[in-house]
Amino acid sequence: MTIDHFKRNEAMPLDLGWLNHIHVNKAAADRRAQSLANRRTVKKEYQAAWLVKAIELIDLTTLAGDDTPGRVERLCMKAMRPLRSDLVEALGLQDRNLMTGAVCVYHEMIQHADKVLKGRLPIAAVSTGFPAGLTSMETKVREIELSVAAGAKEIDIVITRQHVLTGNWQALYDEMLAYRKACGEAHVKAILATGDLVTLENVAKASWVCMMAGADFIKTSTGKEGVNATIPVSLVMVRAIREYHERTGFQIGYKPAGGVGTAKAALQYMTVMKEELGNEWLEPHLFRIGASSLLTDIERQLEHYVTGNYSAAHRHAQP
Ligand SMILES: O=C[C@H](O)COP(=O)(O)O
Repeated sequence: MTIDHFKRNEAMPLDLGWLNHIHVNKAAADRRAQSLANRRTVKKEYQAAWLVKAIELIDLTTLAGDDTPGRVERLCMKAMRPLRSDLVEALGLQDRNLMTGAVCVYHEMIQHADKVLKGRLPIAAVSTGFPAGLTSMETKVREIELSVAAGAKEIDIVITRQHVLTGNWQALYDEMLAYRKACGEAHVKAILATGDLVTLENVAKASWVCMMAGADFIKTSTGKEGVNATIPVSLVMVRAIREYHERTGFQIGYKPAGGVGTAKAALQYMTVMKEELGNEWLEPHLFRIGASSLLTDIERQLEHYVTGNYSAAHRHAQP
């Protein structure tokens, strides 16, 4: 299923009663995360297939102050041809049209990405004063509108962390609702910046409020917080997604982002999705991994699978 043919989450009224039932058992989440980390996620023979799948789940990202049109164009070319042609051939993937899930850039880079991608892959733009989200509401809404007009099909907004830290759920709901409205047809991912939210209970509550206000995806991090995506945080967020689905029938996507740089980590996040939400959530319309360097490691691991040897990371084209 493509993201365009999918029944989107509809905003519902803020129901604070739903938040009151939330209690997170941190020790249990940590234990479960540890058990996932300690075991082999997928058996060797399936690993290559999972890694190919992982490529299709990546939001290939560059979000640096020194981004240039040239860097973004190279990133987009890599997103459209993520594996070297000898590996594509050795893995028998010639007919698969393998591409990443999307590319993710700053607003100013949308036009440069668009020149290369020409609509073949979605462009996700970070927005609303990314990464801190502390510009005026008027500016943040306008930023979304400009990015949608420039061709972004997905908007990654950052929430205002103080709304969570002060328990002002109404303010969080109102801003998320306004962002969803400004996005129009573009899908909206709500970045919770979980590393700033102090407790797992806050992470769970922020997830619920953003989903009630119409978020299509909930996303962990900007990649700029001190702590970015982690497995315990992911367990809390995907369980909120599961319960929201049970209550409303809407399927919300999940995007861990920030610091997911190895094939092994990608396989762990995929295992979380499969075990907590089922195979349906292993598709790009419901799962993305936001990452700048993950693709390089996956390509390296697939080269090892094909040839039995590792080459140095610098020999693989960096996006
Ligand atoms: O949303 C994606 C992140 O900003 C990428 O973070 P990363 O550079 O740690 O992979």
